[in-house]
Parts: sequence; C-alpha cells; structure tokens
Amino acid sequence: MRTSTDYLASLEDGRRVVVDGEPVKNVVEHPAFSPIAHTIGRLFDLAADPANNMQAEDPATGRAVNRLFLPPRDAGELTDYRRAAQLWATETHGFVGRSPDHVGAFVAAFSRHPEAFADDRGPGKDLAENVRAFHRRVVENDLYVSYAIIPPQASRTTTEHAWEGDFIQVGVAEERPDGIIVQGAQMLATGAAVADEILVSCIKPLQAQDEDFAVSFTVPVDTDGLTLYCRRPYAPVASSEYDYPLTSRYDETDALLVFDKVFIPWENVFVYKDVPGLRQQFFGTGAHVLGNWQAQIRFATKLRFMAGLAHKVAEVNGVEKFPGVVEKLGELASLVSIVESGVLAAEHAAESDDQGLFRPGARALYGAMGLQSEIHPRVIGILRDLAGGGVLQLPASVAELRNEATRGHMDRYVGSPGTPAEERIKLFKLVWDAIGSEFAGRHQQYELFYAGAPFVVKGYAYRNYGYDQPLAEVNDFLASYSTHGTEAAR
Ligand SMILES: Cc1cc2nc3c(=O)[nH]c(=O)nc-3n(C[C@H](O)[C@H](O)[C@H](O)COP(=O)(O)OP(=O)(O)OC[C@H]3O[C@@H](n4cnc5c(N)ncnc54)[C@H](O)[C@@H]3O)c2cc1C
Repeated sequence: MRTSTDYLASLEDGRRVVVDGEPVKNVVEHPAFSPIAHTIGRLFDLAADPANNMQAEDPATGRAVNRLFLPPRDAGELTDYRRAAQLWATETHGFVGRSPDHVGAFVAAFSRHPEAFADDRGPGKDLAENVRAFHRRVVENDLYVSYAIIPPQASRTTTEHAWEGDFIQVGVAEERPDGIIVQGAQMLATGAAVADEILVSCIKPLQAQDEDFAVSFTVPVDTDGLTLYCRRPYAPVASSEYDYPLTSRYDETDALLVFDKVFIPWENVFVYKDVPGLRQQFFGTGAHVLGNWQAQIRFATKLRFMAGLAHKVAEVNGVEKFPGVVEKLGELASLVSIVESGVLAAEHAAESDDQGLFRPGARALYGAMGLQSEIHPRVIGILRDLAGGGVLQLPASVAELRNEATRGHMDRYVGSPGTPAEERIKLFKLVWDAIGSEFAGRHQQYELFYAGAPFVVKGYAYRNYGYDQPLAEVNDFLASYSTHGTEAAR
C-alpha cells in the first residue's frame, strides 16, 4: 500500500498552485503545504500498517487495500469503516476535514450505483464505466481526491446561465471526439494543493438553462490549464510548533480552481450536461450519506478533543469543581455526546440499499448534522469562557522561555499550582490555536459551511426526518375528541 514516501514523491509534479501572485515550485518543500502534506503522508503510513486494522480484502482483486475506499456491504464492514475513519481522524484530532477518506467515501458509494450514471441523456459514452474505473484507480493507488462542488459565490439570486459574463462557473466550452474542454472556475477545494485528483461537480441545484455547467468530472491536479489560487496560508506564520501546534500541522489550505481551456478525456467524465443527473449522483447513490457520516465521525473526534481541552484548562486554573464550571463542562459533554450518538445511531439504523451499499441511517445522520452550526460555536464559546484571559497572558513566543533573561518571569508569574509555566503556556497556546488564531477562525467557518450553508444542512435534516409519523400522531390525537366530547373532570 501507498506510504508517505510514495505520496510525497508523487506531489513533485507540474501542478500550478499560486500563492502571493507566484506559482509554487514544489508543494512538498513550500512552508504553506509541506506540513499538511506530511500530515496526509502519516495517514497513508497508518493505513499501510496492518496492525491498525485499516485494511480489507478488495473483493475485485483479493488484495489488501484501505477499507476507507471500499463501499461497506454489511453491518460489520460499516463498523470497521467507522473505526478506521476514527483512527485517521484521531491522528489529526479532527482538525483535517478533507482527509482522503472524505471524497473517498463519495467515490466508494458512486461505485456501488452505476445506474445513477447510466448515460441515457448524454454523449453516448459509458459514464457508469468511467465511475467504476475511477473507483478502481482510487482503491488500487490509494488516491487522495479532493472535491470542488460549489460554484463561485458571484450571486446566489440566480444560477450561472443568468450571471454576467461567460463561463464564471466551470462548464463545457467544447465537445471533442476524445473529450471535452472545460472553462471557468469552481469556488473552493480544500486540500487540493496536496491531493492527487479533484472531483469537479455541482451539488447546488441548477436550472435547465445551466445544462453546460451540469457536469461532473475528475481532473489530476497537475493538468495543463488548471490553476489553484490558495487563500492566505496560515502554516508559514506559525513561528514554532510550540506557539501554533495546530496551525503548524493541520492547515489543509483551500483553493479557488480556475480552468483555462482544460482538456478532460471522456474517461474522466461522470455526468454530462445532465441537471437531474448531478443531484442523482450525490443523493441517489448514498454518497452524500456515507461522505457526511465520515465527516461526522471526524467532527465528533474534534469535539472530544475540545472537551478535553476545556476540562484541562479548568483543572489547571483550579476551577473544575466549582458548580458553575461543572455545569459548563456538563453542557459540553452533552453537546459532544449528541454528535457521538448521531454517528452511532446512524450506524445502528444502517440498511442495505438496492445495490448492496450498507448506508448509515439518514435520519440520525442529518439530525446531528443539522445542529452542527449551533454545536460548534457553542463548544468554542464554552472553551473561550473557561480560558478567560489566560490565552492572552502568554509570551509572544517560545523565545521568552528559551531566553535566560526572561525565563525567570515566565516561571514565576505564568505557572499554576502543579503546572509549571512551560506546560501552562503550552496548553493555553494550544487552546488559542483551537479558538482564536486565524487557523481557528477558518475552522469556525469550515464547520458552519463545509456541507453547505446552515439553511441547506437543516433542509437535509427536515427532508430526512420523516415528518409523516409525527404528523400522523398529532392528527390521530386531534381526531380522538371533538366539540361533542365529554367535559374534562375538574
Ligand atoms: C473553510 C471552507 C472550506 C470549504 N471546502 C470546500 C471544498 O473542499 N469543496 C467544496 O466544494 N466546497 C468547499 N467549501 C464551500 C462550501 O461548500 C460552501 O461555502 C457552502 O456550500 C455554502 O455556499 P456559499 O459559501 O456559497 O454560501 P451561500 O450559499 O452564498 O450562503 C451564504 C449565506 O447567504 C444566505 N443565503 C444564501 N442563499 C440563501 C437562500 N436561498 N435562503 C436563505 N438564505 C440564503 C445564508 O445566510 C447563507 O448562510 C468550503 C467552505 C469553507 C468555508
């Protein structure tokens, strides 16, 4: 299986990643991307070690492969999948949202549903075979796939066909016998700068007039004409691991994708000028459920870490037994438990669909997801509350501890009973990186938006809850009495 050495070597290609107006020569050596590339490499090493039980027999070849790239077929495989996803998430404490298992889950579910890609409207190509072959490539080569499935923000009052200017959203500019030429942009692809390929599609509802933009395809990151414009990277400003322990390891970067007449061979096209086909791809295949279940496993892992931080801060400050603080830690425990329970309830309610994909229960999954935009800010709020000004009563950097002339003041004034200054500062710097640094601010935005704006995610919860049953219960009750009924006993 692929190791970090293989993965890092593969990133030294001709990819065009732009930072500060300049193309990056080699992402593996650049301070913005090297840390996250090494973090992803560690994930591959974990999977490659059989002791971690992340491998499963590939039904197609009999070879041991990463189980996170295979579609779960029964309850046992789904549980093993969760444990493997948890292992990867724990390696990054949930701070890497788009590890290779996220889009890997989408592709695994696609592979189980060739009928969703059957080409009865498109160009007469075997699009279902393209999806199957791509899945094989992901499984056999341990590919890290990122995705860009949202159009540029431009205007949300309408969709691409009504925007000013041609090809703002990426779409088909030309059809050729061997493939298509695409032109335009897609909003954001997290992790793409250090990924192998990008799945480009559109999950936002389009209209019939947007047909040219109703495409789904995959593109290697080093493809000619593709440029990744990364938002300001945070890792390079992390002066040391001690000062920015999260930023310095987990800044996974987000990039605007620009396609300048990019050739996509037919083999890489999954949906072609098919507006309903785009939605079918995500929602008819179980991909959205499996991919977002992976995301909730990751989210629960991160929240547990935040709860641990909050408890430790309270202990260090000697307030953990105060009734008011116990109440806050209790609320935190409840919030984390909601997400943990949502993950397990979705697993418990999982069922095999008509193509043999063992899908996590949508009601439990989207129920937990619908509250993410409330839970995450509240968890951050409690951690901020407990940390007080401790996150600012900190030296500018580790230098104050290394310098003999300043170390004495640190040791005398910044320690706590039982916690020497060096450890206390270490803890509070970690807390700041989780709640207050630029990395933390981006994470707040990520948790609110990665699966769509909160109103979109709550829409998933609404549609998958199954309101028929509660409505029937209310209607039955209303039908059980009338104006002719007996008077209530007083
Ligand atoms: C850190 C980060 C990483 C991301 N990574 C990826 C990635 O890897 N791949 C990817 O494809 N995308 C990614 N995204 C993009 C993400 O998918 C989008 O941000 C998300 O889908 C929401 O779309 P939007 O940002 O255009 O918000 P909008 O749709 O513009 O919504 C913004 C706000 O406008 C209001 N609003 C808009 N429309 C309506 C409406 N119809 N009704 C009511 N209110 C409305 C709401 O208040 C809403 O919260 C990422 C985003 C972030 C923040």
